[in-house]
Amino acid sequence: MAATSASECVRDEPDNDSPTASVTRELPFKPPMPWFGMDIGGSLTKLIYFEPKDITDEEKEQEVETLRVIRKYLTSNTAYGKTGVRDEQLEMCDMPLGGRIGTIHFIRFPSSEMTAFIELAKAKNFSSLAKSICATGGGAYKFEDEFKKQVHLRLHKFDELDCLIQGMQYIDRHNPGFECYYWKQPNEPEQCEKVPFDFRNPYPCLIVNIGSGVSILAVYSATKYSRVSGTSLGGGTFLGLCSLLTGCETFEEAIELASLGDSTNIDKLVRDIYGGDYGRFNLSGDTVASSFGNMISQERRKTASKSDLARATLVTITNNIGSIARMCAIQQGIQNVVFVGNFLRVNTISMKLLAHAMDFWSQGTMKALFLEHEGYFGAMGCLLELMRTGTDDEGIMSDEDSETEETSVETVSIIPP
Ligand SMILES: Nc1ncnc2c1ncn2[C@@H]1O[C@H](COP(=O)(O)OP(=O)(O)O)[C@@H](O)[C@H]1O
Ligand SMILES: CC(C)(COP(=O)(O)O)[C@@H](O)C(=O)NCCC(=O)O
Repeated sequence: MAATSASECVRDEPDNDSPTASVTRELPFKPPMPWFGMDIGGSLTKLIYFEPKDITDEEKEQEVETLRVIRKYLTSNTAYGKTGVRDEQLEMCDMPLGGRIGTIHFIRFPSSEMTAFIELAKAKNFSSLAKSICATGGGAYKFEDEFKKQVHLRLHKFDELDCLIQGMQYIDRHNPGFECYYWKQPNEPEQCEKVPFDFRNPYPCLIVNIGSGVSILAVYSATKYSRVSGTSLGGGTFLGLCSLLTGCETFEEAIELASLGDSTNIDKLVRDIYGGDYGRFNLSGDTVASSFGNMISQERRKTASKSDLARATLVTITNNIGSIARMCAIQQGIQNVVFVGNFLRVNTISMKLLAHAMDFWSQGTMKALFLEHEGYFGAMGCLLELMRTGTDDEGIMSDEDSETEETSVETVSIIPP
């Protein structure tokens, strides 16, 4: 576990608190279509595409062939090559954006396939439509030169944590009653249920973004937050260790294996050490005393199954994140803790563990919350930034603007952890 220094950011207050406040200060002109937001993360690239549904006949006639081909390619497929996926179940219809109404599509592919994606952009003649594309995440920096050289596209870069917060706000406001939820009785398999949570007044809240690594943000308002901590033991660690220990090839396989396993064969519990509870300090015999602690025995190693190892890896990583999140929430005096990031995708085991841990260790004072579009908020925020700032296609970005666009975010202080 590692803690990094905290930094506080304040964004210009929007003119009003309407659901689309974050995009009310839009450009007087609209950026040319296609409208994309891209978040190039350490493991996955998330691409959000806005498909206009209010196209007039005149627009249809004027629509250039390249644009039509890209629109058709993206919206009529759910798989792209071997590894690209459109998450159809997350699609959002009749969405207002930039004065238009359309469908928002959610697409992802491994960031390791970025070169193939750039090739595809070249093949589809993307650069005839736009000179730049909005991007966030570490890959916006890493792949900047490749985009420029291979496909003559500039990356218009935005900060991933700014984008995350803006994107969360926009998606929740446009998916009310469905986006945010919590797990009721997470420790009772029979009674456990998913319950909608009213997220309209979420602040202050702690956002725990579990991607390849983990960033923890204390968010005080729609426009003010600080990154209070982080840990390198995140989703990438789970998948990396699980692949090493079990030979699994994909995240889905790792989660499937974990769902069949029993971590108590791998971990040493309090009862393995005490023979029961450690009553004086309220530690139940079922509590994990030492993650992977049984693996010091050669005998136990011989009988450890792949599924047990996968489950123990998942439980270890999840509990560590839950524990750091809880300490951050205590330090910040915050009760609502929102867990996001693709580590939680198809991963109810971790969600329920986090829900139980937050509730149990805080004596019911803290609540773990989850969001349906868990891994896509950075990309959504990036698309909103496109609406807010445009690209150099409108001539507002000069050649020198190669640093992250930060017109609305002011770093006001550095707070030690
Ligand atoms: N199809 C997948 N391929 C790889 N990792 C996945 C996949 N689905 C979920 N994950 C998990 O999500 C994590 C990445 O989450 P994400 O929020 O996209 O972060 P990043 O921005 O760092 O790529 C991975 O480390 C892994 O634990
Ligand atoms: C460097 C990152 C912001 C990159 O984001 P990611 O691609 O993991 O979503 C993240 O991995 C992180 O916060 N890592 C933890 C670093 C630390 O605080 O120790």
